[in-house]
Amino acid sequence: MDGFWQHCLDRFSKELTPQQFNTWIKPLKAEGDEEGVRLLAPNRFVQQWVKDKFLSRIQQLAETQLGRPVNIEVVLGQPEVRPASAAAESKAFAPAKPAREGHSGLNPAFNFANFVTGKANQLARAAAMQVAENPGSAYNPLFVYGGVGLGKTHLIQAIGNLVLEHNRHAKISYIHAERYVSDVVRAYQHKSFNDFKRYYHSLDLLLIDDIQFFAGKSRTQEEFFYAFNALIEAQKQVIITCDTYPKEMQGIEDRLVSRFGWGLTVAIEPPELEMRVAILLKKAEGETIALGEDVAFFIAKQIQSNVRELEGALKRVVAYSRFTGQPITVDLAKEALKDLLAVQTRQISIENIQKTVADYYKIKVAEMYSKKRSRVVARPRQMAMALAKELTQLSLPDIGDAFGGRDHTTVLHACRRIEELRNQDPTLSRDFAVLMQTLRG
Ligand SMILES: Nc1ncnc2c1ncn2[C@@H]1O[C@H](COP(=O)(O)OP(=O)(O)OP(=O)(O)O)[C@@H](O)[C@H]1O
Repeated sequence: MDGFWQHCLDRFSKELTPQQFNTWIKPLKAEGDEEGVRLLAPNRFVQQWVKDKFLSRIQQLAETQLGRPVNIEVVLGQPEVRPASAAAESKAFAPAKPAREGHSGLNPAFNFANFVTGKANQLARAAAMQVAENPGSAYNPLFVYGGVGLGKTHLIQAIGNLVLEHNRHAKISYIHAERYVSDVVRAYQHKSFNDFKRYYHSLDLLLIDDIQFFAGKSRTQEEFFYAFNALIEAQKQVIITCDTYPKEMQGIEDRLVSRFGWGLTVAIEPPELEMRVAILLKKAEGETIALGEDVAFFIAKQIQSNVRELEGALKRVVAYSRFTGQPITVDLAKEALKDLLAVQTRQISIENIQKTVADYYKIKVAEMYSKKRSRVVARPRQMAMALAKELTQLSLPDIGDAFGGRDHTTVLHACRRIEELRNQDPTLSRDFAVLMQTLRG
């Protein structure tokens, strides 16, 4: 088995450029038995790429080398990581060690400096900063909510890292709610609730991510209730994230829900176009990747739903550029994101936007192109134009054309007006968010 993989490595190192070899083949680990060979890829992207581009060649090499057809699978994972993390798991509630010894669970890559701020997260960031400067006394608990992949984990870890920077001895624990649940289960099995309590109640800062996972788990909720009370009473900071507003949480006891509202509750919204561009530029800068604004705009227009996917798209483009040895241009990005684009264009056409907005405001689709200027139809039309700018690749003149041959300055005016109104008028702001969500599917 080892011999086979070594043979593949040798062959690929000759057949590919060093960059291609290092990016795609070298990170793979091979495991094998009678049944076949499993190649472990470090992430989904490498996994997919290897499957698409190299699997048939690997199969060929295996056949030649072993003299028979071999079943080869490319799967996610790294063999050596598993035992280490399993060991870490079982230590989850060992007596708290000073955080500097690396048991905080914090990832130093998540900090305030690389967290891009915009309208979508301004308040959340300001609150987070306050809490990091005055843990235990500014807002307790801090409850951050928002959709998937919008930066909740990044933001709360940034708080933890800053607190740690100010006080190397602070006892901090960042934990995903699922892990907390399994700690409770283990404490239950081993009858070690005292250790469990001692650990969680002794923290200076508890960061608990995605608390919606507590839903329906009453023993976990009970334990958390005690930990929460003990920490808040001792003026130790608690920070919670969730995918919904506390009152909308399902399956969580009322006494917890009401406590979540004791401090400050802040939302993180999906970022608007310019902020998505800023995030891409920041990520590129962090990794010294030459990314032009035109390419950043192009990618940001494709990926509207969440920042994690935005990052994924950037990684894809960068990998594609490395792989092909070409600079990052809009054309290259188009090629790299081809599959994604196909899905997007199917989903969001300008006709789709016009129809959805017309249905929402209960007006006729024809009003989207009509010359009528009464408020009842003009506002939905402006809304549809603003959504088209946000969600499609069309230029302002193209959008104008699609709305009954209007001038591009009319479209620009519509976009600005909607932007203003979103800041002043909560109903319109909500309409915008609902329509956006509906269109993104
Ligand atoms: N404002 C931002 N600036 C820079 N990077 C961001 C920002 N928002 C999100 N990200 C990045 O997007 C990725 C996803 O963010 P994160 O994991 O914090 O999302 P989340 O809201 O916790 O998601 P989930 O609901 O899945 O737990 C991370 O790599 C994070 O660094």
